[in-house]
Amino acid sequence: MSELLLSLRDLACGYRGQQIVQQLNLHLNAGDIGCLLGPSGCGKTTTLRAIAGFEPVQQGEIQLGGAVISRAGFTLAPEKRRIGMVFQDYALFPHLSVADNVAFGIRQHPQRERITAELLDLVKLGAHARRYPHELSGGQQQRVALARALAPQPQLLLLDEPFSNLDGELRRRLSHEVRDILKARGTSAILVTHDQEEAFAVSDHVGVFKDGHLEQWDTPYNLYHEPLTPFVASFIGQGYFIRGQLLGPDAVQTELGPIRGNRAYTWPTGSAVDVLLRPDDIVHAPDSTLQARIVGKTFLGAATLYRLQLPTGTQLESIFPSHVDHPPGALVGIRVAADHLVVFAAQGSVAAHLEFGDSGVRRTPGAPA
Ligand SMILES: Nc1ncnc2c1ncn2[C@@H]1O[C@H](COP(=O)(O)OP(=O)(O)OP(=O)(O)O)[C@@H](O)[C@H]1O
Repeated sequence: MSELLLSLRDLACGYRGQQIVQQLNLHLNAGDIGCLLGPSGCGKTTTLRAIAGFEPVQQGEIQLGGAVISRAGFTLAPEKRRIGMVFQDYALFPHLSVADNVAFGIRQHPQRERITAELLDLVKLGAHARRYPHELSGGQQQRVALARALAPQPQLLLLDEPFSNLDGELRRRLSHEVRDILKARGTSAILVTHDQEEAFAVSDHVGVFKDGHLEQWDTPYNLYHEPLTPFVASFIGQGYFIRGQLLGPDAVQTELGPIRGNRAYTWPTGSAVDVLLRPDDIVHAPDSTLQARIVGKTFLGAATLYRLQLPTGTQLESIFPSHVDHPPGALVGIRVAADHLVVFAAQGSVAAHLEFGDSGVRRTPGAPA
């Protein structure tokens, strides 16, 4: 059982009395990588700056390793927190060599040369120790920044959009590499990004933010398969909502027939609901009587994403293996293969008996936590 490293309790923070982030609660265990994910302006960087100690908190508190480092009226100075930072723009010292950049935070350390050499090897820049930042590529500069941040052995590393200045393939490769490096050293980290693919590739837990509120803090698997709010359901992954009617706690009648899942809902039978269907929930079934027309098609390589239209006009997406090739306009047989039933109260029909804050969702015992 890992121990708790970082906790944010009922946190509110912002600028000059204006609250940007409110009622934020999250916990990170030692050795874990967490991620703050959300659209632009939702408060991710503000939260990261509060954890780093660059911004005071307005309410609640932040604890690191069991000690309070921020609460209203008290902010432990950033340099007194054992927290390292990696920024989007690398922020290397241009007049220092790669090795001197990495050694910057451990100048007084008797072993600084050995530690610097080890870290440069770790980030695969051993051969570039004497170069200067402007002689390196963007990806190499970000590796130097990572080595520099790791040198003082921080308890926690904060990474603010660390890959967003890099493109495509390099971005993907470096994000995997950074995860491997952090895991190999057992370094705990919080990453800020607005890129879901990056969040999932790097993190153990991801927090989805909307307008300064954390909507869900969970594993990538649960965010995808068991989103707790319609916003998380639509922000994470692809999918369509179709209208349905509750047949019982764990079954919904829809135009695709009854759909059953592994969660129980507390709304009364007959309630109008919206059912989330992901592309992997709809599978190709040539003999099915359930037919849909292909209205869009995107070849993805190993698979093809089809946009389908039901006779009522409802649209869905479905992933078929790419050797199952159908032209746009064709009718195809489909079957629902969703074992995670994700349902939200249909707009305007929220059951009146629900307490405020109750999403109406109960996890079935035995379902992934
Ligand atoms: N120094 C500041 N003073 C006043 N308001 C600020 C300041 N910095 C950010 N804000 C505001 O706080 C809100 C949240 O900003 P924040 O940078 O935390 O968002 P973000 O989720 O990190 O977005 P992005 O992905 O675009 O960086 C925004 O409305 C922004 O305009």
